[in-house]
Amino acid sequence: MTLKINNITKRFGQSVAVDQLSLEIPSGEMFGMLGANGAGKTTTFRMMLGLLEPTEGEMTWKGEKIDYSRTNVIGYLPEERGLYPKLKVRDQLIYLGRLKGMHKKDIITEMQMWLERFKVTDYETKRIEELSKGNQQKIQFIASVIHRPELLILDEPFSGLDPVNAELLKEAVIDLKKKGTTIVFSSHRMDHVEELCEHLCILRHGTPVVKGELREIKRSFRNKFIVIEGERSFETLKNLPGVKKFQQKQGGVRLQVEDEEVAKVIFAEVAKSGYVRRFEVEEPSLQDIFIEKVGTAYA
Ligand SMILES: Nc1ncnc2c1ncn2[C@@H]1O[C@H](COP(=O)(O)OP(=O)(O)OP(=O)(O)O)[C@@H](O)[C@H]1O
Repeated sequence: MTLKINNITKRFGQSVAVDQLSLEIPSGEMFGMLGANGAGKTTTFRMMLGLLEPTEGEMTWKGEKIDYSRTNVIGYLPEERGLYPKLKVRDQLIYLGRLKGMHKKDIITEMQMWLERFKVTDYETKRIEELSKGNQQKIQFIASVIHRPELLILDEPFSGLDPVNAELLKEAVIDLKKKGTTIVFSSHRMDHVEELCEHLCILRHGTPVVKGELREIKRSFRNKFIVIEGERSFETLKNLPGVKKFQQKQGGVRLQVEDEEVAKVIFAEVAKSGYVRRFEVEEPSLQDIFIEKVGTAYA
């Protein structure tokens, strides 16, 4: 285990932003940090970076307490983008790379590799303010990885990117992981988290309500979602005991039930009234799990 978060609490005055959080993030893993707005993700990241001091508890990276002097091994893409609008892309990246202790020659080599990869080589001599929001985002990402950090923290990396660029960034992140980088990222896009992470944590009011391996988490929610399709109304199922949610969908309904026993009763009930095109107990999506645990619908 490389990143260890040990019973961390962060208070701002009377309010608790992070509440006794413990996590272990294995080396070379991609870890998803989820939670509603204000759940404590950014505060946790800032403590990981040594930018904020926990009120209680500590975090260690490879067995050593994290402090700001160790940030050369850490890369950070902040949620509030922090580039200097008037600086040219090249000067900006050289400046930030120098702060990480790199030689100018190496910065330029890395920068050109990344600009090419993101299909923005023309922007090297443009000022940041001349770039679209999505392209600024790519430059900010390059700034966070230019020094080849061991631990990469990405706060909402996909926000503001169109689908093609989100895909480019996703591939870049997967490649970095393959090369051994430990990556922690937050996202409100459940599909991205589902695609990229083996482990994750869902925070609610600074406390994890779900944490662990994605596969295991999904397993523990199994047998709870049923899709039924057919040319008739399924309204009567709505009031059966154990049905927690009833949603109309294209060609049928999707139900959330308490457990597999309820699923069996529903199956018998549906079969009584004749033919259906589809009856399936579905694996829950991360979106389903998030909504159940956090109680807020997400886009
Ligand atoms: N510097 C600060 N001073 C006071 N309160 C703060 C400070 N930073 C964060 N908070 C509070 O801590 C809580 C957690 O905020 P945080 O930014 O960590 O949430 P988040 O999960 O990153 O949310 P979002 O998804 O909206 O980015 C919020 O209630 C916020 O108002």
